[in-house]
Amino acid sequence: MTQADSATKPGEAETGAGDFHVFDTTLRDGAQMEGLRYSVADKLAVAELLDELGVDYIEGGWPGAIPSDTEFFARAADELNFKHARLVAFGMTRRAASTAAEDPGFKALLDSRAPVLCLVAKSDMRHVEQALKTTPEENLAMIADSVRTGREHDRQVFIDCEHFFDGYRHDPVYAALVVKTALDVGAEAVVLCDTNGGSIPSDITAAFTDLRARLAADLPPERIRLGMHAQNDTGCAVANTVAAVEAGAMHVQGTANGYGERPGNANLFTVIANLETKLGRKVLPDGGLEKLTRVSHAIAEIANMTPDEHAPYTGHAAFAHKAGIHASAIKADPALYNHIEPELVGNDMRILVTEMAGRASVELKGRELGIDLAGDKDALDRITKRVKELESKGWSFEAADASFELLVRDEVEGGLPRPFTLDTYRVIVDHDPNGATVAEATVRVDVEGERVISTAQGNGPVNALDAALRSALAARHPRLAELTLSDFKVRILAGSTGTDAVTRVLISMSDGEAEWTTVGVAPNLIEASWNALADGLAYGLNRR
Ligand SMILES: CC(=O)SCCNC(=O)CCNC(=O)[C@H](O)C(C)(C)COP(=O)(O)OP(=O)(O)OC[C@H]1O[C@@H](n2cnc3c(N)ncnc32)[C@H](O)[C@@H]1OP(=O)(O)O
Ligand SMILES: CC(=O)C(=O)O
Repeated sequence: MTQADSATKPGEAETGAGDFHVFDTTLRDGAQMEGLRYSVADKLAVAELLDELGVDYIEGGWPGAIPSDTEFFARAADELNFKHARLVAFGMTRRAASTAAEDPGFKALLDSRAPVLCLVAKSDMRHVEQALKTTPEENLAMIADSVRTGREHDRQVFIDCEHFFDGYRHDPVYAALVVKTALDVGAEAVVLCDTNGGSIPSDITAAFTDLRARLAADLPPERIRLGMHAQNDTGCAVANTVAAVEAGAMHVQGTANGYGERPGNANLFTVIANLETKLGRKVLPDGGLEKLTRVSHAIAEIANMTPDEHAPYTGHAAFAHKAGIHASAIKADPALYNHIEPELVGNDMRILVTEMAGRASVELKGRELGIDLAGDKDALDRITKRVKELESKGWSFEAADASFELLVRDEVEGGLPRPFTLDTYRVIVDHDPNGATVAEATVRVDVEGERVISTAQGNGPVNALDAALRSALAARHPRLAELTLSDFKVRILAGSTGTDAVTRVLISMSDGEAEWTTVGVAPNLIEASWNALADGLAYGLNRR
């Protein structure tokens, strides 16, 4: 069954919240972000994730204007089989002094086979005169003709009123007339766009309230169907969208992770979470909200963007607590320092142990790692003191859970079994006359009472050390083959050029099931790397 075949009749879209629409424009307005480029396959994958999340509408792009969007709609019609969402083709109202039926751009929208159209229209008189270079009456005719023609072709039609709020300030009578014209001819909803993103929430509330009062003179309440599309130029896009809903909007537009032109669009995931958890509006189908974090990160991967660690609700740090005082209250009740239960949006609470930690932070972190430290005041004191001392020398445990666990086990259990102990290592880096650089490392380690010497080469000193150590341990510890080095970060902590600066190395490893990070600190890069590497391998070999 294709998208066009599966289309319910205009106005019959089954939404998560009855007559409330969650409209995603990640693949259209979100794709206008600088530095972001989706392939058609990427777009298909993002659309499937958004459908799984449970948004009502997915705007896929502008067929006829952007060749890859034309291809996306052709493939979407054949390949996508949404469970919930409806696919939307974006375009503009017909050109001035023409008809929608004859307009090639409009024809391309119909040819896309998308069951829903979203048409951008001018609602600011200055844009009508200066950008469209037409008359106010012709602009209204362009809107009415375009909506009617879409509906005659059995399409649901939304109108995006570009620059609505600026236009409303300039000429509220005309801006309101644009909205009324579109609603009169059967637009599913008219979306008020803060295109330049210059508004703040009180502007939105005032405009919605005033517009609704104006429209109420001519239209019954159920026909005043308004939506909100906010750009984030004031950093208020989410707040503006929430304000619009509180002022009567029944349709919200936004993008995954707030991607979009300039500073971006309203982050649809933040909007959804706010509507569901703060306003008590269920806007996604059952089970949707808890998919929010996973879908947010999956789309970031496809978009090749680093996920925003600090994004509200979905960021890795959204429920991470560093201050000791916070942890001590969380120990009594997590709700004391969390605005919602993180699990509601598929996220987790984390306790960070750093120099800001107190005993409660250490106890809670221990609990996260499966080590019960409750009631062991001496151990909690010792661990907290050691963490503070080490952090003051440049260690950082907040991103190195495995090093923290090794430290805790060292304090309370005498340490994890060490699969090897280092006797000596030597690293030589050779730069030959052809410009090639080869590193060679030799390690001498004690493995279960036996002294083993091994030499290996690598593309750098740490790579060579890793290879030499693995070769020394391979016979006794075959599981080493499953452990891969997934990340290596170096930070010089004191002095920007001095060779005596302290070096911090973070090494992440994985065994295919889990990933862990260890930290090493030393005046020397190789020594710091060795410390992190040796701890990482020891931790991995002890992991069950
Ligand atoms: C606020 C937003 O983000 S809206 C989305 C914006 N997205 C894009 O623009 C991306 C895709 N755009 C494109 O590929 C091209 O701009 C096209 C294919 C749409 C148009 O390309 P061109 O025909 O070369 O026109 P150009 O881009 O120079 O100018 C836009 C034209 O559309 C007209 N236009 C702008 N908005 C509207 C509208 N709502 N209804 C009708 N015509 C409009 C302009 O007056 C201008 O007309 P002109 O060609 O007579 O000067
Ligand atoms: C339509 C749109 O993207 C805007 O006005 O910002």
